[in-house]
Amino acid sequence: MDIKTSNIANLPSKHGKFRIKAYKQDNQEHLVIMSRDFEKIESPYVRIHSECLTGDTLGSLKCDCQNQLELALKFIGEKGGLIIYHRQEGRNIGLLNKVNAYALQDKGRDTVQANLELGFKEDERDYSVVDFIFKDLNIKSIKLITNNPKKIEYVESLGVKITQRISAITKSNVYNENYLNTKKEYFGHFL
Ligand SMILES: Nc1nc2c(ncn2[C@@H]2O[C@H](COP(=O)(O)OP(=O)(O)OP(=O)(O)O)[C@@H](O)[C@H]2O)c(=O)[nH]1
Ligand SMILES: [Zn+2]
Repeated sequence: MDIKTSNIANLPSKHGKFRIKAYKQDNQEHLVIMSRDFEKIESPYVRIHSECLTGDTLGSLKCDCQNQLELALKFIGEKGGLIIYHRQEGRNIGLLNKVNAYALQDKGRDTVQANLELGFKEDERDYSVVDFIFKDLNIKSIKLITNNPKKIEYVESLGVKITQRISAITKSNVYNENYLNTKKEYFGHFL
């Protein structure tokens, strides 16, 4: 696995004083956002957050990503931990394809149907960089912030202990009800 890493830099933010470290795998650049002293915590809070430009940055109401990111920033800011900002936009189909998937959703498809119609699997994410990051930061035990059973399974398969799962449920709205429903019914998310 050819992964390049950056040095660690300070990042004061409105959510807390963090440090950041970047990882580059092929053409994807990921970011780890760390609370100041997470190394001293036996089992830090961790969120593996999948990039969602429309949600994270623009506050799209079609998904729950921005709310989840803010929840995670608050958790690690207050209690200590880290966020792996996993830059696999649109469950790793990329931004352009995600916008095409959204256009299909405008015509009535759900989030899974739209991906399949575009020739992708329902979820194309690959978490191998997460394994690298856990080893790089010497993380062996975590409290994982997620509703996604696949992420739990993956982390456990790496031999990293999950001492607690923190639910990442945030307020739904009229635009993301169907999306959340599909996550629950199709992907088995704990919602
Ligand atoms: N292809 C596609 N990707 C989407 C769509 N809506 C959100 N995403 C992407 O889905 C990813 C977020 O995944 P989710 O399934 O919402 O949640 P999760 O990360 O699996 O699980 P949690 O840890 O519980 O949040 C981000 O990369 C979003 O860009 C969509 O309609 N189509
Ligand atoms: Zn989103």
